[in-house]
Amino acid sequence: MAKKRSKFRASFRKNHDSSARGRADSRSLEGLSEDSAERLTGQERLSGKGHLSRRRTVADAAIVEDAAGEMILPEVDRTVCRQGVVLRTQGLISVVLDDAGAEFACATRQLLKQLATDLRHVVAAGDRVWFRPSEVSGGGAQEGMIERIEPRHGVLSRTSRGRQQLIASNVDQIVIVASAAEPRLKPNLIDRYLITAEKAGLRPIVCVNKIDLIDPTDLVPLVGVYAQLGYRVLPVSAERGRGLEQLRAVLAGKQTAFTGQSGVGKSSLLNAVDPGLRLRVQTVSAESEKGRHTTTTAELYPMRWHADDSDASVDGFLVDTPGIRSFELWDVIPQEVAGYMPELRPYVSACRFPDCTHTHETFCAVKDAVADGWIDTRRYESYTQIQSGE
Ligand SMILES: Nc1nc2c(ncn2[C@@H]2O[C@H](COP(=O)(O)OP(=O)(O)OP(=O)(O)O)[C@@H](O)[C@H]2O)c(=O)[nH]1
Ligand SMILES: [Zn+2]
Repeated sequence: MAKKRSKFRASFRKNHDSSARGRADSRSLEGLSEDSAERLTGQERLSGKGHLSRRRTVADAAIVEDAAGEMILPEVDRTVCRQGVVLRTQGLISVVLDDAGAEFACATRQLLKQLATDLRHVVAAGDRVWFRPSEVSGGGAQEGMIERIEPRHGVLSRTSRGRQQLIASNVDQIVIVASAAEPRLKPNLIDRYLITAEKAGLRPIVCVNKIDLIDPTDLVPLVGVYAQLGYRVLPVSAERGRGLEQLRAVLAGKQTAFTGQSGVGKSSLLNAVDPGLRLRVQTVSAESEKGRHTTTTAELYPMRWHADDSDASVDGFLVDTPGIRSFELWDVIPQEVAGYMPELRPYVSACRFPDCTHTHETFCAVKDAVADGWIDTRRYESYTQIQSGE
């Protein structure tokens, strides 16, 4: 019996691995879901799984193999090394915040670099790492050496000139900020951000700001449609401080990216959540004006709203970069749009033509579902605009 069970487990694992590989390939290293993104990390190569195992030989001498010949993560001396999170990378240096709230400027162990030569950034903002602090001589900045990167989830990446660029890792969710007025509410734009978040495998939360400018009951139909699709919608006002407790609850203990059109109040909202962020948020956008558009790596900002005297009490992290702020339809191609709209997805395979665009074709299951009221008409209109590239 025991033997049978282990056989089943082995075959389950095999199937699971190959389906994950299929997905990773078809996504061609663009906005990645959690499990496919993880396949790209140095740890995956170390574990020798999948098609990336060809790198096995690179650092054989330094890697331990278990009895089955599988690579395992490099062990670190936990009595000396400390755990931390990478706030930002600057050239070869990564700034790491340790669990006690101190920052260290860290280099990266050569072995980890060798394992990731085809990624532009070996270490990314958001990485959980183990690092070895160096002896500090006389009051200078604290330094260290990154010895191990923990397996990643929620990898945010995009394709640039045919290469995958790692932007941030361990992103748990994305807050899509819209404004109820000034600028006017644009549900179509919210849909575009939702599709991008779906493709990236990130949990989206829709945050409608500036509700002080409207009658909140006007939002009920919109909130209803999104809620039915399983999306969380938070009506807030940065200016009046409304809805902030709910927003803080969503951000607590998570790494969150904020996105949304210019002027909807992202900075105002973040400053309302954590007034201590003010300066840092402004620094990012000031730098972005100077044409940093080729620099896509993100920065992680510790957020603290239960502020006490201790620097270590981080309530959540903001993941920010000019690129994420305007992440509308990153790497999404028209043929993929329907697959990232949860209410369209179930009908797609029932259309007569396998390449149906669900716009002008006859025998289209999606259009039938719209006609029968199973799909919201406004969301379908969003779909047609987005897939036609409008
Ligand atoms: N009435 C009202 N105005 C708000 C609210 N939140 C922000 N604003 C105003 O909206 C304008 C834009 O706010 P920002 O925080 O700069 O918007 P942003 O999304 O960060 O804009 P970018 O930095 O360009 O991306 C400012 O004039 C704010 O004062 C709100 O809740 N109610
Ligand atoms: Zn169709």
